[in-house]
Amino acid sequence: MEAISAVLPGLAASATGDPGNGFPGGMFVGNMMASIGINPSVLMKIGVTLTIIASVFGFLSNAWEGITQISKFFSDNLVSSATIRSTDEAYVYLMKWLYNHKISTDSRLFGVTCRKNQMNPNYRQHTRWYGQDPVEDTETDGINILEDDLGPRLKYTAAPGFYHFFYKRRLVLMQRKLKDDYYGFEEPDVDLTLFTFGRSPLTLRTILEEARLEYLMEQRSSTLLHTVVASYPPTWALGAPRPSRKLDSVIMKEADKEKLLKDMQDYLKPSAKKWYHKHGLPYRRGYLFYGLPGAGKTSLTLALASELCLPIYCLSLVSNYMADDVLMTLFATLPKRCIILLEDIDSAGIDRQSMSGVGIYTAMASNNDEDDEDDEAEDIRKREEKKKMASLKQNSFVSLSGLLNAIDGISSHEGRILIMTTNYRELLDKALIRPGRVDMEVHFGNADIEILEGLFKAVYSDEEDLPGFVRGSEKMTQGERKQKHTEKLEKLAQEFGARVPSDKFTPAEVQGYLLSHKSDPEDALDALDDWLKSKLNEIDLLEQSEKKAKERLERATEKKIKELQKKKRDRLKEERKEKEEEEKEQKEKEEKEKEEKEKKEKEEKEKKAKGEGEKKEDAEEKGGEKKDKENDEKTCSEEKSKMVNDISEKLTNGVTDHGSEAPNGTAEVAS
Ligand SMILES: Nc1ncnc2c1ncn2[C@@H]1O[C@H](COP(=O)(O)OP(=O)(O)OP(=O)(O)O)[C@@H](O)[C@H]1O
Repeated sequence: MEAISAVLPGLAASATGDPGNGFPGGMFVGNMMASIGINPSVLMKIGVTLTIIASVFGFLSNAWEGITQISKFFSDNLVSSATIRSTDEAYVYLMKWLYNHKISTDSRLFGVTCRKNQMNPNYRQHTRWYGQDPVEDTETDGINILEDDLGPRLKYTAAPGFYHFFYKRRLVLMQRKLKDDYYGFEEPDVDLTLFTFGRSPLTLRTILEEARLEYLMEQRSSTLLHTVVASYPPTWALGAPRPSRKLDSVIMKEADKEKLLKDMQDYLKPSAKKWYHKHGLPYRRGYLFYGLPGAGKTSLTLALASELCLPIYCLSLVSNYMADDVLMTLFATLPKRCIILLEDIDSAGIDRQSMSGVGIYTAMASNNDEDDEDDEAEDIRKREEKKKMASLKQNSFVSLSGLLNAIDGISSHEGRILIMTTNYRELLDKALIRPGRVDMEVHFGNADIEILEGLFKAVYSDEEDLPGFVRGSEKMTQGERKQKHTEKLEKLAQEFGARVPSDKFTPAEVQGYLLSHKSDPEDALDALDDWLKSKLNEIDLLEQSEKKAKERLERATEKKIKELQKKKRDRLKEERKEKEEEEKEQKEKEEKEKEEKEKKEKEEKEKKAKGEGEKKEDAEEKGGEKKDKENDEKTCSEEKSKMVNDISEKLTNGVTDHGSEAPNGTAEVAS
């Protein structure tokens, strides 16, 4: 209080009830406060407390700044760190490493998931929302290793926060942080940062390299499958690794398989790239797998990817987010060596005519045939067939030119293997499958005898799955057992191949049947007749209904052809009639014109003739006059000369008339 009194003597004096000793006006303020019921000493205490608090805060904030500076100095100079973003594949390596080393599960902070299959992009998004990681938890064919009889078990993984663990006796700190610039309508990114003490990044590098190697080595026994996540923009996302599929497990003509594998191996040789470039060729290779559904196109792709240790990037053109620019970006972000799989390429409905990107089939289905006057029966048949297909197809926002650009445009990556699959090769545009885009085609059909036997042997190849198959095997060595197993299996496979009609069933159908007897090959042969009977019956019914549908289609097509032909005939008839009428009119017109001309000519002739006659008459008249005149003149001159003669005679003879004297008489004649 003394200290306060020293600072504010007036107020202090008033607080102590000594109004006379304060600062000027202090007593007045004290009295005022007292008059409105405020105790100045209480106010004083509050003021003092606030001052102390403010001083403490000021001190602390300075101290915090100091700590921040120290920690910055510390982290800049004494700590190494590595940050990995969840969009990077390295993030998956690290999370897998953490999971394998049980680091995240020991933590106090954990997230919970009962994820079964992270292949589903929506699921990935969902789990990431809660800070979960794409840690693989599937074993074979999507069977969850953490599943019990009731369903998937819970699994614990690290949630966002700070963790620590020891790696080779060194303390490593780990921070998992959701990115700040997350607006809620997109998938949140996670930054994962590792710290170690000391300036050397060696420990962190070792961890990351170990994680990468561990992951990739593990993946050697599986196939990495990337699919497109419908994020904005759509990007590639690594799905749950698929167990490797052995090439032997795909049953097809051995020669075809070997040829294909060799072609791919040659292409992937390091020297191949140079060769392509030396010859001015883009370093790309494309394959078309076409044929019946369930004949092994996808299986072969998976097996080839396992054999060649290549990741698969699987793309469907039929999705509402897929468009030309998206496709281009996805192709441009492919790694250097991979298989890009375009499945069911026909289902996108891409055709030359759909350059706009709208499905050709829909366009064709709505096409008005009234306008189409092409009476080529074959063309119509093809169109009808395509129209029938249209009902099965979906629209695609990808245009043919967009697809072609993505496949081999300038921005398209070199070094990749493109595999396109289709069930309807005949519906594909020729530009899409021309050499250079598709370098090799492989046909997949129904199972022939070779495939039937192969499928049988493949299903029952492992003698451990069939304990009682070789009789008396208990007394045999493993080698003997194996040999007996192979011999017996070979025989049964031949019998199976001989009994099942060739080219009637797809490999998938045959495999399906064999799997329903997977523990007993002999049983499979015993029940074969029944299966064949029901299956052939099914096929018969199907064929019949297909035949009927085909006949209906043919009848409709014939009808349409006839209608169009009749239409054309009628039109031709009409045209001919019109032409004839035109010709007739023309003829009449010409005749009329001719007549008129003739008439005119005649008239002219007549006129001319008439004119000439008149002229002649005139001339004649003129000639007569002239003659008359000449005659007159002649007569006159004759008379004149006669008179002259008479007069000269008279003069000569001296005979004169009384009444007329010679000069007068001469004068008269002359007049
Ligand atoms: N040639 C084959 N060898 C071994 N298994 C096969 C063969 N063909 C089909 N299968 C089996 O049949 C199933 C379907 O095969 P797959 O998916 O490879 O056929 P697909 O031709 O790609 O069919 P779709 O055209 O419908 O995609 C798989 O389980 C596969 O193991």
